Amino acid sequence: MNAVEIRNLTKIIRGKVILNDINLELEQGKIYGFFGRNGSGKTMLFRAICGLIKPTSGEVVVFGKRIGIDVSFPDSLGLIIENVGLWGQWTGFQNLKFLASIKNIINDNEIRAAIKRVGLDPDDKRPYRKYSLGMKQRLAIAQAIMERPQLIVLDEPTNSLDEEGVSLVRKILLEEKERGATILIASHIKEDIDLLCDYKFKVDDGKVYCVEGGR
Ligand SMILES: Nc1ncnc2c1ncn2[C@@H]1O[C@H](COP(=O)(O)OP(=O)(O)OP(=O)(O)O)[C@@H](O)[C@H]1O
Repeated sequence: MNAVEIRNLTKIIRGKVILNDINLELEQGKIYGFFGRNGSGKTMLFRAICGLIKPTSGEVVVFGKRIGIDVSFPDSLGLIIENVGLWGQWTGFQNLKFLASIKNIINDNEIRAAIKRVGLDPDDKRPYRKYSLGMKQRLAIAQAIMERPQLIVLDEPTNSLDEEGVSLVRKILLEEKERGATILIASHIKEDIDLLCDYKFKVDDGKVYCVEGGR
């Protein structure tokens, strides 16, 4: 079974075509990179895959389930799209513990391990609002991977990270792929796409073109 199948996906907002008849089949256990200029539709495509917007026409199927019909959101999803909804007054651990309580499939030790894995301290008592941008990004990565989701969707995963953070996150994503996760990345950083991705897609004016693949 494919991880993601997109059939004739179109999104029109106030008369403007944002996603234009997209068809894609993404197999499991690969990393897919999406690049393209600002406003080309990468985030909107990811939103549609995650069930955060309703297509004007067409459908998105994730692990055999139609999004918005069989399920509202993909069952097993780790996600970073724009601002991750974390609470400024809580510590990193408290934030992730709250998010983990929604599904209740991982315990405190697993949450702590995810925080350590991104190079943060699970015992850090500072509230999230005092974190630097890079620390916030690391925590966002930790929340996206902590439940070992089958599908990981990341908009600009290495934003704000220092050099060590960039290498660490790349290493983590390759490990997640080894575990069997399917990973979608949108990035303006050519190296992220070149070093990580098995398949590369260019997004241009709401259309998606496969430019390289099959590594
Ligand atoms: N909430 C919205 N309402 C109307 N139009 C929107 C909305 N969000 C995005 N758009 C439009 O959809 C188009 C695609 O935007 P999208 O955010 O998907 O681009 P992107 O490729 O992710 O860009 P970037 O590289 O800047 O992140 C743009 O024309 C944008 O103006």
